[in-house]
Amino acid sequence: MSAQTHEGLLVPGPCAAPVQAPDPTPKPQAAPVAAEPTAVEVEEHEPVTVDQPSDPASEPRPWEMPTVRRPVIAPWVRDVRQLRRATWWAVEEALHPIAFHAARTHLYAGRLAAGSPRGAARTVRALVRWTGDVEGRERLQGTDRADSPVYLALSRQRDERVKRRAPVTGAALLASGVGEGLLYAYEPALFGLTTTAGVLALGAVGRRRDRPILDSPVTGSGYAPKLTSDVVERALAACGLPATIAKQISEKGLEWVAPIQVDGPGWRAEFDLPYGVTVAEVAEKRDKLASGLRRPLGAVWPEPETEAHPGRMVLWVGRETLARSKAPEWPLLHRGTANIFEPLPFGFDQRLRPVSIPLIFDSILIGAMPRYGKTMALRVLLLAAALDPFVKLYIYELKGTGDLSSPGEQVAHRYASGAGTPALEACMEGLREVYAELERRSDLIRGLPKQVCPENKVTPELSRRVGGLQPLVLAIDECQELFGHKELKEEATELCVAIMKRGPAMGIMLALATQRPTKESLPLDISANMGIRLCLRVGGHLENNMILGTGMSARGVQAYTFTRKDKGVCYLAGVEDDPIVARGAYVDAPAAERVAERARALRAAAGTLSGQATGEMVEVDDHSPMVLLGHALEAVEGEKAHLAVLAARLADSWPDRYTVDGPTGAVPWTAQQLGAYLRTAGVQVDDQVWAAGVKGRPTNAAGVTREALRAAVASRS
Ligand SMILES: Nc1ncnc2c1ncn2[C@@H]1O[C@H](COP(=O)(O)OP(=O)(O)OP(=O)(O)O)[C@@H](O)[C@H]1O
Repeated sequence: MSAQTHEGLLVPGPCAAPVQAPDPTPKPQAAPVAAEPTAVEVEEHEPVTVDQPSDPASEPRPWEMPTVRRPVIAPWVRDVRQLRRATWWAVEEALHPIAFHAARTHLYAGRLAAGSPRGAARTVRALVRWTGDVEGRERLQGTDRADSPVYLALSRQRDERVKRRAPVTGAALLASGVGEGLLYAYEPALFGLTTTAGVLALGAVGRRRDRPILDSPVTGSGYAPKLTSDVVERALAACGLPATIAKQISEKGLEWVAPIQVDGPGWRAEFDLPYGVTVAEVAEKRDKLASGLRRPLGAVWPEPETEAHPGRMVLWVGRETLARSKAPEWPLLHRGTANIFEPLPFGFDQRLRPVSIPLIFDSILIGAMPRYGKTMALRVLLLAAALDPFVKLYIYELKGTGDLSSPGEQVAHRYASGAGTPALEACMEGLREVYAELERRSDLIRGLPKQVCPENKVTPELSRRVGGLQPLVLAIDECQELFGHKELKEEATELCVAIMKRGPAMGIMLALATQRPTKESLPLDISANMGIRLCLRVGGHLENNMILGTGMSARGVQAYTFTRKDKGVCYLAGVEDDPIVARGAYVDAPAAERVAERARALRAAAGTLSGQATGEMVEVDDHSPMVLLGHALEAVEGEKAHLAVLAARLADSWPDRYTVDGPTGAVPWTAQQLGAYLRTAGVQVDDQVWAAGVKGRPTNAAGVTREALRAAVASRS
């Protein structure tokens, strides 16, 4: 059998026994000998059909097949808020044009009256043309008289028409004249009415094409024409897909999965793209698609229906852009509490469906150009977290405008706002404190019995039952100030990376917001490890991918396509399978203050107010690493010391500074914790140092030498 490929057949591959092609040249015939058994048997390969006949027994039964049932009642109908909006929209849509035109009837009447002389002239001209059969005359003039039979026939036909039409016109004019005269004499009201109607009718006849009588009840840009399959197909064919695909779409159309329907404040179209085309390819060309649909960019949202296949697209086209749509109220604005173990209400999507962010066990990075809503987005999240009375908040706002003072001042365990060194130092102190908390929690969780903590992570029950395991959110606004700081950046990066990586399982979450998402201002280690990413308007694809993740702009997730009006509008990645578009709820400063007061009352009732919120003053050292080094030099007693021994001595001498809360009271820092602090302060920590152990006997363990401490001080000063 030859090795060439047959369609629909499987042929032997390279591993199959080689088969010799028959040699066309005749061989000399040898004398017949007895056939000897050959050592190699050539295996015959029957072709195997690729499409096997179907075996009904092995086919899944209809009830075993996964089917996606479309909801009996559309989801937006079940959502009371959306239903209310949709109903209101339909009523407005019907009543607005009626009211609009009713209010302008006098204007329209004036326009018609003004156009009536032109209309009268046009009517007279049309009547004269018809009665005198001007068309027939023109045809007659275009005929060669030499062609006399045709000429004669046309001439006769015209004469007959004129003879027939002249009495009709005369009678009609006479009748209307007499009629009007009689009405004038006997029914003046009816005469007025018919004369007005006549004038208006003449005005309609005399209207100019460039000046419509009726005004448009909607302005051009805001008018959203109904979305139809023709419009969608035309736009897709023109959006820059390969020519063959575009041709296929315009000739054969799309495969529609469901009829186009009103969905919230817009239309929803669901269809399959041609074979091999993915939604990402179309999303990448969203601007061209919007041009094809003749809609603003902010109103056109193609999304994949991931549960079906990558080519199934849900195209949602809004009546207006997301930035212009009327924002629903933040659900926690006036009442309610939150639970950090559930998604926190954040805002709404293009279809005005609520969007929540599951912050627990994750960290969030917020990035944007200045003045596009980073702080607002962070504030909404922090307010939601504050409404869970068990969440401990560390809030640092490094811009210095006090935008996070609510909830910072009312409920945060630690809060600082400022653009200078004190706020930065406070932030560093907070990071160190949370890092220490990390160490303490890991010891605490490790020490808990398996029945209490089977998964070795904080659960809602544990966080409420075991003291010191309450969820903790550390938020830093304008974090570029920290990561761009010459002296602090290394330590800050190290602490943040550790918190991001190890914190979530222990209920510690990090929220960072930056207006400068560059390599210098946002270390790669941090941007790469963020679970949730929220990107408002940015300048270009580099910043876009820095915040949302590599390759996002190529997938059509392009926050740089947001316009100047898109304040608070963002791409949100890490919340659902695919990035979604959302607009954060807008909670202004007075409203934020009221929510924060509510959160404070909740905490007071639950007995969870702590730290600065209770009036505790936090001492911030200007040069904390230097303070640590000085203390360590005092405590080292000799030339070298184990970290565990040093930690115990530091805790003895400065208990407020070098202890953390444990289940049985304050405990010293662990050796690992102290090691991490000393390393970030520039001290060389050795794994094996021969010195007296905790019990006094000399052993080998991790420690530092006096010389290493002195060297670190020297390099810092
Ligand atoms: N969700 C939103 N809805 C409507 N408007 C918003 C929203 N978020 C922000 N804005 C508008 O954008 C302005 C800037 O917001 P914000 O202060 O949060 O921006 P920022 O990115 O933090 O600015 P900066 O870079 O200066 O810190 C707000 O004053 C508000 O007018």
